[in-house]
Amino acid sequence: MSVLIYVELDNGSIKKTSLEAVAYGAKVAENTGDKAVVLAIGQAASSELEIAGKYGASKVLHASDEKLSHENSLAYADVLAQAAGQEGSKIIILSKSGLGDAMAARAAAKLKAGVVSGVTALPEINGSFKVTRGIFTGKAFATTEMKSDIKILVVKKNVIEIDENDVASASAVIETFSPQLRDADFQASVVNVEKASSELSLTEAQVIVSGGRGMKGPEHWQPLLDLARALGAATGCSKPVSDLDWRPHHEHIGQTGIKVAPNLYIACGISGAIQHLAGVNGSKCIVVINKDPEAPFFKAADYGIVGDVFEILPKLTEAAKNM
Ligand SMILES: Cc1cc2nc3c(=O)[nH]c(=O)nc-3n(C[C@H](O)[C@H](O)[C@H](O)COP(=O)(O)OP(=O)(O)OC[C@H]3O[C@@H](n4cnc5c(N)ncnc54)[C@H](O)[C@@H]3O)c2cc1C
Repeated sequence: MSVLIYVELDNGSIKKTSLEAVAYGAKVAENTGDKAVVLAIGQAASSELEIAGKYGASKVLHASDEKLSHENSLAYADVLAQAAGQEGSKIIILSKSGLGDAMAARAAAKLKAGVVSGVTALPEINGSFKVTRGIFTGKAFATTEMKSDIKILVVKKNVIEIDENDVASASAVIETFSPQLRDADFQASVVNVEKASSELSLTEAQVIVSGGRGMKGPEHWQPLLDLARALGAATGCSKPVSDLDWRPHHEHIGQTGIKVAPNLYIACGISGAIQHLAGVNGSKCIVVINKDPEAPFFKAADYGIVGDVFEILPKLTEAAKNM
C-alpha cells in the first residue's frame, strides 16, 4: 500500500509547499510501513518531477492530459480518487491551499473518506489515528481522531522542517497516469490564466517584507522595496494599506487576505492587530519594526526593533547587501 501525496505545480515545477507535503507524507509512510507515492497533475518535465524522490517519494504518477493543463478542482479530485484506488492508498496528503482544500473535500466525498484540514503535526498512530490541526485562525489547536478507512490530511505550511542540505540524492520513478476524465467535470473550465504580477508569490515566498500604515503613503514605499530586493523577498501589506490603494490588493495579508508562512516575515509600521496576525502566525521568524514600543505586534515577534522605519530600513538594506 502507499501514502498518496498530491503535489501542485507552478510553471512545470513542484511548489515548495508541495515538497513539504512530500516530506511529510514520506514520514507518515515510514511510520506506517508504506511507500510514499506522489500524484502530479498538469504539464511538467520528468526532470522536475523526479525531485520528489529527494523528499522521500519512491514513485510519481503523472497525469498530463492536455485537458488537465489548468487547475480544475472537480477533475483533479476525480484524478486523485482514481490514483488512490489504483495505489490502494488509505492515507492521502495535500498541502493547504484553495485548490488543496477544494480537492480534499471532493475526493473525500468520492472515496467516503474522512478529511482534516489545517494539520499542524505528524499524526499519532498507535492503535488510533489522531491528527492535530489549527483552529480559530491558528490561535488554538484541536486533536481529531480519524476513524474512517481512508484518511485525507490537508497539511499547513512549515509543519515539517526541510533542510535543503539534508535532502537525499534519490530520484523518484515517473509513471504516466491516464485517468478516466468525465465531461461533467469540464463544463466550466479555465481557458487562460494571467498572473496578477510577475513578482514572487506571497504564498511561496521564503522571505516577506510587509508594510502598514506606518509607512505613511505609497510615495514612501521605496525603502521597503529596496530591502525586499536586497533579500530576494516578496512584498506584502496590511489591509488598510491595500484599502487605501497604497499597494495592490493581492499584497493584502491577514484574516481577510492572504495567509502566509515564510521563513522570515519583516513587518514595517504594522500595529499587529489580531486580524493581521491571523495571516502571519505560520511564519517561522517574525521581525517587527515599529516606533511604538507598546505595539501589539511585538508580543508575536521573535525580534523587535523599536524605531522609525525610515531610519531602520536603509540600514537593514545596507546590511543585507553586504551579506
Ligand atoms: C473583519 C475585519 C477583518 C480584517 N482583516 C484584516 C486583514 O486581513 N489584514 C489586516 O492587516 N488587517 C485587517 N483588519 C484591520 C485590522 O483590524 C487593523 O485595523 C489593521 O491591521 C491595521 O493596519 P496597520 O497596522 O497597517 O495600521 P495602524 O493600526 O494604523 O498601525 C500603524 C502602525 O505603524 C506604527 N508607525 C507609525 N509610524 C511609524 C514609523 N515612522 N516607524 C515605525 N512604525 C511606525 C504605529 O506605531 C502603528 O503601530 C481587519 C479588520 C476587521 C474588522
